[in-house]
Parts: sequence; structure tokens; C-alpha cells
Amino acid sequence: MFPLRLLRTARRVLPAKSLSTTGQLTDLTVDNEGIATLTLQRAPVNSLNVELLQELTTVLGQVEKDKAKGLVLTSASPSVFSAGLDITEMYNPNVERLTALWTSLQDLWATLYSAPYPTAVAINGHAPAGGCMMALCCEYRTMVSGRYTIGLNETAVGIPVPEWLIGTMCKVISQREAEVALNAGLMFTVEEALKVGLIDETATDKADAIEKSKKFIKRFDKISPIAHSLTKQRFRSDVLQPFAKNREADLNQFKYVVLQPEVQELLGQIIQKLKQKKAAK
Ligand SMILES: CCCCC/C=C\C/C=C\CC/C=C/CC(=O)SCCNC(=O)CCNC(=O)[C@H](O)C(C)(C)COP(=O)(O)OP(=O)(O)OC[C@H]1O[C@@H](n2cnc3c(N)ncnc32)[C@H](O)[C@@H]1OP(=O)(O)O
Repeated sequence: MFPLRLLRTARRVLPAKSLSTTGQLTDLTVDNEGIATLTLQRAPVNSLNVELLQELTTVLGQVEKDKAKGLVLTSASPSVFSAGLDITEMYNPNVERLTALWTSLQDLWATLYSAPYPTAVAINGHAPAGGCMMALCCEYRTMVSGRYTIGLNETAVGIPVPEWLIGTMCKVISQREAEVALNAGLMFTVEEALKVGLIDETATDKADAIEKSKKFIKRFDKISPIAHSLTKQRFRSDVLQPFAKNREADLNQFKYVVLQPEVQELLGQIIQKLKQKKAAK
């Protein structure tokens, strides 16, 4: 059984910044209404390495412990929300580090997806793969308009999408749209994402996206925290429960897939392409 995470007492409204912490890779601030904003700040593209994944999970635990009214997730980059898993962590990897990478990603997904407080994301740039995964975990998605893309492109980088992530996507867009997109690793433009329901609304800029996210969190001002958290977890339990049972198998499959020579070759080509792109800029 996936442990239920209920907020048993009312959320506190804390004075501005009382919970604020700045880790190396993230920044957490709390406004005077008690809404926490967690900003990814691992330059240049917030790629998720072991340290960033672990710091995010720790900070989410802090947000829960301190009973913030809700959480807005965003990024400090001007054009990238998150580039997903750090590809260099998967290329010619040290197996212990690869294990830590996947275990930390599992922890982050489980913590954010089952968060007992309301969550929203202000997607202020590209959100491929793990970036899209974090957005999908939130209850409300606002994305800044522009030439950005969002989606689960794992198959394009040689990685099969795990069941729990397919389940997360199918809770947001139709199974048909999800199957077509995930099988081929398709990315959505902002307009396409809005059309299929992958995002809930667009924003003119990051400030607008954060304001819209906070407006969503304020919808819960008069809702009992226990009613909210239990209902949310019931909606998500059919994805959370099997995940909890299959964590070890999921980890072993990930390591098996990533260590395949053809996947290593593909990852090497992607790293090379990213380098060439930079050189051409
Ligand atoms: C059943 C079996 C179970 C197996 C389970 C397996 C997988 C589970 C699947 C899903 C779970 C969630 C995890 C998914 C896996 C991933 O996340 S893989 C990562 C996929 N990400 C990408 O493909 C994105 C690649 N990057 C880009 O497309 C672009 O960088 C960008 C994000 C669109 C930004 O473009 P921009 O022009 O602004 O920047 P640059 O491209 O110039 O990049 C700047 C800088 O950053 C480096 N970089 C970019 N992306 C990554 C990355 N993902 N990891 C590491 N480094 C990255 C790039 O190399 C540049 O570096 P520099 O040259 O040193 O400056």
C-alpha cells in the first residue's frame, strides 16, 4: 500500500519569507499568504542530476512539514523549465551513481505526485522528458507562450517510458493522445499542449504564470486540507500503488535499458549534437 499523506491540521499562513531557504540548486520562498514558490536554479538548463533530484525531494518535505498553503514550481532560467534527466549521468555511467539517479527520480516523482498540499507549475520554457514529468505531477499547469516545447520524448533518447509515467500522462491527456505522443517521443508546442489539455492555460511571461498558479492555489482557501489531500490521493492511487510495489523492478529495468550498447550510442550522439549546437550558436 502506498502510504497516505494527509494534512491533518489547517495550513498555516506564515509571514513572508519565514520558510525561505536557498539551497545550492533550488530556491524556496514563501509569500505573505503562505504560498511557497520553489525555483529550479541549476544552470544552464536545470538538468536533473542526483544532487538536484535529492534537493528537490528534501525541499518538498520541508514545504509539507511547514504546512505551506500550496506550492508553485518554476525555474530561474529565461528559456528552459528543465531539460529532464542529466544525460551525462546516463552516458558511460558509474553503476552506483546510475542507481542513485533513478532512485532519486523515483523519490521525487512519488513525493511530488502524492503531495498533500495543492501544487501548480509555472512552466517558463522548454520542458522535455523529466521536465514534463515534474509538470505532470502538479495539479495545475500554466505555460509561458513562445517557441517552447513540452512532452515526454524518452523514446527519442532510447528510453522506454515506465508504466507510472504513462499513467501520470494518461491522467492529464487522453490515452489516445498519450499513446500517439509517447510511442514516437513527440513534443508539443505551447498551442498544441493547450489544445490536448497537457497544460491548463498560457501566460504572457513568468510573472503572469506565477500569478495564475497562485490563483489556482487560492481556490483551496476554503477547502479542508484533509478533504483535498485524500481526494487527490484517491484520484492518483491507481498509479501510486503499483509503483510502490514495483520500484525495485523499475530500477532494474532502467539500469538494464540504459546500459545497452545501442542506448549508450544514442546518448553519446545526443551529447555530441548538443555540443555541436552550442558551437554553431
Ligand atoms: C521499462 C523500463 C524502464 C526504463 C525507464 C526509463 C526511463 C524513464 C523515463 C522517464 C522518466 C523521466 C525521465 C526521463 C529521461 C530524461 O529526462 S532523458 C533527457 C531528455 N532531455 C532532452 O532530450 C533535452 C535535451 N536538451 C535540449 O533539447 C535543449 O538543451 C533544450 C532543453 C531545448 C534547451 O535548448 P537551449 O538551446 O536553450 O540550450 P542548449 O541545447 O544549448 O544546452 C545548453 C547546455 O545544456 C546542456 N544540456 C542540455 N540538455 C541537457 C540534458 N538533458 N542533460 C545534460 N546537459 C544538457 C547542453 O549540452 C549545453 O551544455 P554546454 O555545451 O556545456 O553549455
